[in-house]
Amino acid sequence: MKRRTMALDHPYRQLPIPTNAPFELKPSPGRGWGAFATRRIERGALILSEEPLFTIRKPHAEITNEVLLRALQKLPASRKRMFFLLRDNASGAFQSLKHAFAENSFNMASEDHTTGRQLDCLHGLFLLHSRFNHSCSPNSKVPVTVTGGEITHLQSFATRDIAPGEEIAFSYAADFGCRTREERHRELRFVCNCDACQPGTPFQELSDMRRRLVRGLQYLQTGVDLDGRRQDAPDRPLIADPQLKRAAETFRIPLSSRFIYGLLVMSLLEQEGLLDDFLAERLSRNVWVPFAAFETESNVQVAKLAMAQQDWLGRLCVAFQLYGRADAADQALATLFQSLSGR
Ligand SMILES: C[S@@+](CC[C@H](N)C(=O)[O-])C[C@H]1O[C@@H](n2cnc3c(N)ncnc32)[C@H](O)[C@@H]1O
Repeated sequence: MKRRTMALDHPYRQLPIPTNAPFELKPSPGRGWGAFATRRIERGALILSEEPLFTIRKPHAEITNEVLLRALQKLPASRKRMFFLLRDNASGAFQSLKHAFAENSFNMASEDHTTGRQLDCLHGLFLLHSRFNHSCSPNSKVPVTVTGGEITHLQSFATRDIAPGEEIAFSYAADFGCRTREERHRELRFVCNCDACQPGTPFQELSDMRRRLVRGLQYLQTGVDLDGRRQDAPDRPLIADPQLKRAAETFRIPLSSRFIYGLLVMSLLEQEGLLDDFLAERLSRNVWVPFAAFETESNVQVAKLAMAQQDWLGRLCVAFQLYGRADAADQALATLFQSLSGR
């Protein structure tokens, strides 16, 4: 009874949820409060479009308590009051303004279209999007990458159909599809209790294996690890075969292998439940580019047959015939990649 009263009086009840929003805020066992669907939300549907309470145009390291205090002082009283409704995982007050901002802000920086480099440092405090919990098997996404222009709103979308009553959660990091449970928890600094994180379950073990494989495959495709560097961890190498690793780093991976690696990544992410429409659009380039580059006629025919299949696993199964086959475009492509990378 006491718990129920506490929930009814909770400051989060005063947060300004749009009237037509498909979610409500309420306690989420083991995760403070969270957002829960109040009706069925279809894959691809917009969940929330939100303006920041305020923004700070500085690198993260320079956002101090003083900087935040000055920003808050400029806010009208009603908006300032909103900020002080925030609680550390729905319970006590935050230790500092800095901590409150870190837990409730999103990077809003836009990117250069060609280099992918961030154009500026812009962080926004979002009262509602920050109430959504994290999941390593999410059902929604906040695609923050905007090329050119400035981001004025943060938007979240359903990445699969969400049932009424289901918690809506997105992944707090973009590269978790390539990270094992242990690596994810180290980065999150809390122990996530989603399906992919339940220790000792067959799904969790398989999930770790799939995500490690995806990371290795992306190394073979790009010649670098997630941090943009070559990996040198002899105790736990991503690519155990030194010759293969060297081939990746010098862009000598044959076209047929590139095509298969691209398809394998799509299939693994699909089986992991992570292949949402945003990710599929981005990663399918790693399939379509090798597909378009084949020059040897017999390879072109198999690749066409593969891509005519219904799903990624079907395409992969057909494409496997190409494994180990050379293509007339191999040498020219290696030279092109080498010159583009400067390696
Ligand atoms: C941005 S807040 C999310 C909303 C928060 N639960 C609240 O009540 O305000 C992030 C914090 O929520 C908790 N959290 C989020 N996702 C979680 C998860 N999957 N498992 C456990 N705790 C989680 C962690 O304490 C994390 O630091």
